[in-house]
Amino acid sequence: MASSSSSSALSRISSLQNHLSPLEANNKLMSLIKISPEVSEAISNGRAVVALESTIISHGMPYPQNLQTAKEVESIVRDNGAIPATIAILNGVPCIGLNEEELERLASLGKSVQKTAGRDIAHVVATRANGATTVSATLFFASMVGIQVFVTGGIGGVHRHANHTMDISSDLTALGRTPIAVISAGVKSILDIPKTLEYLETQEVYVAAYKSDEFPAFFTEKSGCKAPSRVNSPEDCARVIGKYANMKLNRPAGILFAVPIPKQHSAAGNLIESATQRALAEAREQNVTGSAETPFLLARVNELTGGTSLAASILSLEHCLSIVNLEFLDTVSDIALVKNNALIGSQIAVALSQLIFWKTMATITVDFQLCFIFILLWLVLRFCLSFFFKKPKEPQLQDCDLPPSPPSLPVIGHLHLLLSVPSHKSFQKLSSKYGPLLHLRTFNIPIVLVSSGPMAYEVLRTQGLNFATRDREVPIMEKSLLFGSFGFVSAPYGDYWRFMKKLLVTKLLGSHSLERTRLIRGEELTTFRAMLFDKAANNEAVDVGKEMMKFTNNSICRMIMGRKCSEENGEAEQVRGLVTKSLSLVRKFLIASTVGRILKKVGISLFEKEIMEVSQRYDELLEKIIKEHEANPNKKEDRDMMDVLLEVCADHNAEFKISRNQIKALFVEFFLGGTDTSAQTTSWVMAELINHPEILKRLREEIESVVGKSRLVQETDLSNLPYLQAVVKEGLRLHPHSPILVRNATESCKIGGFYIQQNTTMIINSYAVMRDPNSWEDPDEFQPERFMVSPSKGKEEMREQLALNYIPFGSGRRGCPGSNLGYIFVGVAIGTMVQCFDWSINGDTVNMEETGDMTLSMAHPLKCTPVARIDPLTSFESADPLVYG
Ligand code: HEM
Repeated sequence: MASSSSSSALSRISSLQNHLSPLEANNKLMSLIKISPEVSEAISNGRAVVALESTIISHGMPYPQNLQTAKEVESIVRDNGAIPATIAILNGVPCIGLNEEELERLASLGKSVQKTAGRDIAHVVATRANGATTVSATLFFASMVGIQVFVTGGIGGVHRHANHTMDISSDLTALGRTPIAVISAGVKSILDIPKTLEYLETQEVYVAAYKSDEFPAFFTEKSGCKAPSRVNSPEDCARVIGKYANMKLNRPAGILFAVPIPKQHSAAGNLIESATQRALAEAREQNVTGSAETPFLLARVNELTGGTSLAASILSLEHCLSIVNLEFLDTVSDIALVKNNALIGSQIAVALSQLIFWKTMATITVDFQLCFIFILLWLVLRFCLSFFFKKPKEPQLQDCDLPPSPPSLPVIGHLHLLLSVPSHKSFQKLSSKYGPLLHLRTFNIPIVLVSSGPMAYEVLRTQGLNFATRDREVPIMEKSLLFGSFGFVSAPYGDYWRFMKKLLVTKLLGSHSLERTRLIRGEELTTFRAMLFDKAANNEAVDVGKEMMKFTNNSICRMIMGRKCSEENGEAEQVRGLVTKSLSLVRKFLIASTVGRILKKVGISLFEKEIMEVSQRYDELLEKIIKEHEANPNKKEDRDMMDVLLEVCADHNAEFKISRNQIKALFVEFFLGGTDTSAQTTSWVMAELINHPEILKRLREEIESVVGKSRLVQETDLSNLPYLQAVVKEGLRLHPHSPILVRNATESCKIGGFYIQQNTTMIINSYAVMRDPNSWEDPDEFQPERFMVSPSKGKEEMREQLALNYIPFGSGRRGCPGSNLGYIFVGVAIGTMVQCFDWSINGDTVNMEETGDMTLSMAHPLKCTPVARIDPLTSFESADPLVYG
């Protein structure tokens, strides 16, 4: 055991050491790093991100003041339009962006967390310790993930007497080799400021004072040293950063923007400065030099200034009065300045992201012009070829038989309509103006937009076999686990798809398999419920989507591979982050699969790099899980889906040969298809219930009359709770997770009397179908009663209405095979939340604004606070997990 852990520690060290220099090793290190979903999304979408160090949290002051201050700094960054990325190492995993729990953990561990400079990173990671990053380590990680702005209080410098002691802060050398802009309040005057500036020059660091000609000395606006340059606004700073990044001078040096102390603090700052000068004079008189000098100066300054009370006056924070330890003075003062720097740093980051946005737009325009010329040439060539080698026209193709078409633009056709966001809404507008079946085209690729229930039924069901393939192969995605040719979701209708579908139904999603795995979901539901009770006891708000993701992800992982992804080593967070990132790529994938086909022919690949990067990260994670599974296969009677798939993969005589990549792609699809879908749906349904208290009340009454008050809702109750089912159905009708379904016409055919060419991409707008006023009364209202069988509306009528107009899970051969599981997840979660808790929110109603394109989620994720209605310890008869879940 010891040897295996030390060898793994060694391999982690060696892989880290690789990263510290050569560039190709960067990818390996990236796989060790955990980037929070929020930061990852912000970086990939070019939003403003500000890196923050963590030593100030762990070593700055005691808990809980440190937590409060860290949160305040983060909210300053947020309030100014940027995303904060606090950096730390937790259990050996470098984390970029901490969530609330991680921030709390770091703050409560305090000084037991190791202060980590650049040189300590390998050791902290290898020993799986917790590390609070100083300036040099934060610079390293921030620049590695592409963050360009880092805010701190003050940086280190050249110590007085450095000519004897060689005491020069590693912050300066780190700045010299890291291409990042550091916003600091300058350098403290206990250090040798002229030598520090000299050393920064040697390191080729660009130094500028913010709105000042003089370099600031942390506590004072002036240091007596002229600043090498001056910048006057966040936009000025952004331009300097942009130029540095653009020129890629092969000298990866950093930038230092020194921000003078704000005017309101300068009086107190001057007092500290004069105490510093006096302490320096005393040190000279008493001949205190070398390593004894800094502690002497700090202690003397503290004595002379009345210590913490002065610091508190700078901070104007009551909580600082409780700090009595001498060494806190230094960092406490840092906090006032870090807050000011956070304000200016965020403004710089926002200005930079805007600058980059406009530059990218300009490049895209140039690229687009180039593409346009290519495409035009290509079209001319095709036209000439087809003119000289004309094929006879298919006899049945009559242009007048095509579905109606809205006005189009020359060459690109309706591309501009397809690119408008969010697609389901703009398509809905289009269909309400021009009709439920529309012929569109991008360049020469035919697309048909379907927006009514009966037309969708014809495509998905009546002629389902002809439309059983989702889309034609997209050449650039071949090797990707995400949307690639290994996938089940993107597989054409054929032998592979049929083989996998059978396996899915028999081993995972069919009613027998679901019964076999009920206990797993019961246990996960118990964890979910316990978390809600915990939040209720602490009066904390629940991020419903986030917690549901944990519930669904853990359940599905245990159902398919016998174990969940670990929260401790960041695996679970990594999967959740990858799911969010993958969903944000769906639209790009669709563009690539239409326009991309044309561009590929002229040698241009769209979004390939982005999609392949995500695929690579899934690949690494799944390879690790598969290897573990291979090393410990389950006994025959306990085999899970992963065991079965691995067995088929190794069996040369299997009915169908599947590859390792196909297994990985299937698991990626489970993560995507099974987790976020149910999580988002639960958020929408719960939001509707909070906005409709009378419906919530009726639902609670149903639960109490069917389940009673002495037992908790469980999965087996769902079939006896018709109103709960109706509530979930109505939520899915109004807020389908995937509002756009895609199919391809394998053969030419007729739909609604109109001619559909072979290979036409069919876009079925399920959002429009389920809000079509011709099929639904008050289509935009949340009315679960419409799904209740009543004397006026019999079972048969209801069945017909659902078959034609209700398609939140798609329909036909390629309809969702996980719909039963989806109903279970959402049903038990909503049942539990309604049975056990009342819910309060900030404000009167939940904001139901939508976001996302191709997938539909809440623009303002639902956060609501549970108030327990029952005592979980005394209200129930039995602690049997079956009863509880
Ligand atoms: C509320 C939850 C869910 C919703 C709203 C949902 C929705 C959908 C939709 C709209 C489709 C496309 C159907 C079509 O093109 O006709 C789909 C396909 C699919 N879903 Fe779900 N889904 C949910 C839960 C699940 C779960 C829990 C799983 C499995 C663990 C799953 C696995 C799949 C798979 C594998 C496909 C592709 C089927 C194929 O290509 O043949 N889904 N889902």
